[in-house]
Amino acid sequence: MSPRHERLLDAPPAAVVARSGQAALAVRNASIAYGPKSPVIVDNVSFDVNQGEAFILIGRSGCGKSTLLRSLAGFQELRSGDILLDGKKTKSPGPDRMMVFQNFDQLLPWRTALQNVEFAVKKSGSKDTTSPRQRALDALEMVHLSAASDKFPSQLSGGMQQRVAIARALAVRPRIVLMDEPFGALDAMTRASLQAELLRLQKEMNMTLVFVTHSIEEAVYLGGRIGLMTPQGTFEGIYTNAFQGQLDSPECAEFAGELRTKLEMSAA
Ligand SMILES: Nc1ncnc2c1ncn2[C@@H]1O[C@H](COP(=O)(O)OP(=O)(O)OP(=O)(O)O)[C@@H](O)[C@H]1O
Repeated sequence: MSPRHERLLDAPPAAVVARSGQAALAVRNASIAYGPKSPVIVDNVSFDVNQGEAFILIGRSGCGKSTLLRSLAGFQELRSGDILLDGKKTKSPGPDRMMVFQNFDQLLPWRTALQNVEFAVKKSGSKDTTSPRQRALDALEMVHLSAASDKFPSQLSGGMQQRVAIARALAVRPRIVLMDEPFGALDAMTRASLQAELLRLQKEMNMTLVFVTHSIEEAVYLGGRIGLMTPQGTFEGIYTNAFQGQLDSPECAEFAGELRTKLEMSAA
């Protein structure tokens, strides 16, 4: 393991030490609505995400994937139910969950790539012995952006900006990384290379990840398990994916085809 990995991994926050058998994230009977009299968007869902697991939320547009993710981040209150991090109920945002969004304007435009990442580490209140600057440098190196660390967001391509956002999430060393279609606005080639990079990082860092996407191919490439949501805001099913990291085997294509059929039927 390289020194930068060790620095980013060797002193996990106390909360990382989950009791054996306990999910990193547990969602229990969660329902979400945008207001007391508004219709329910996410309806009584329960699932666990284990340490080091990549859990994908997929479903038709408007089925509530982003709403659910925002609740996991603490940005959106539950109408009922609970969200537990390492067994503890959580309601508000915190540095234990870092979010990466789709839009390229999530970085502070007046700060360089390095300053953006360093600022997030400082803001997280980390008391780690490795300095925020070193952690930011390590994280940028992990996403192959060391050479661009002094550039401002406006000087970076969309793919590079998303890499900075990922570096920022990693540098804070959250308990869980939450991603809302982070590659949705990228061209196909950049998207494919960032998917491969994310999968590498997810494995290397034993990252616990919840990732929202529209794309079945992306879900099958990245996901350890895939939660398929219905337009009613429930789960049609949660599927274990034996093809993580694969792209084009016939079995993988068959599995993706089955998911596509389920997705289409769930919307019928
Ligand atoms: N702030 C809000 N206030 C009221 N309703 C909202 C709000 N945000 C989202 N909604 C509604 O909640 C429902 C679910 O939206 P959400 O963005 O969670 O779906 P999604 O599955 O992520 O969709 P997409 O894949 O298109 O991003 C939609 O009907 C949407 O109009």
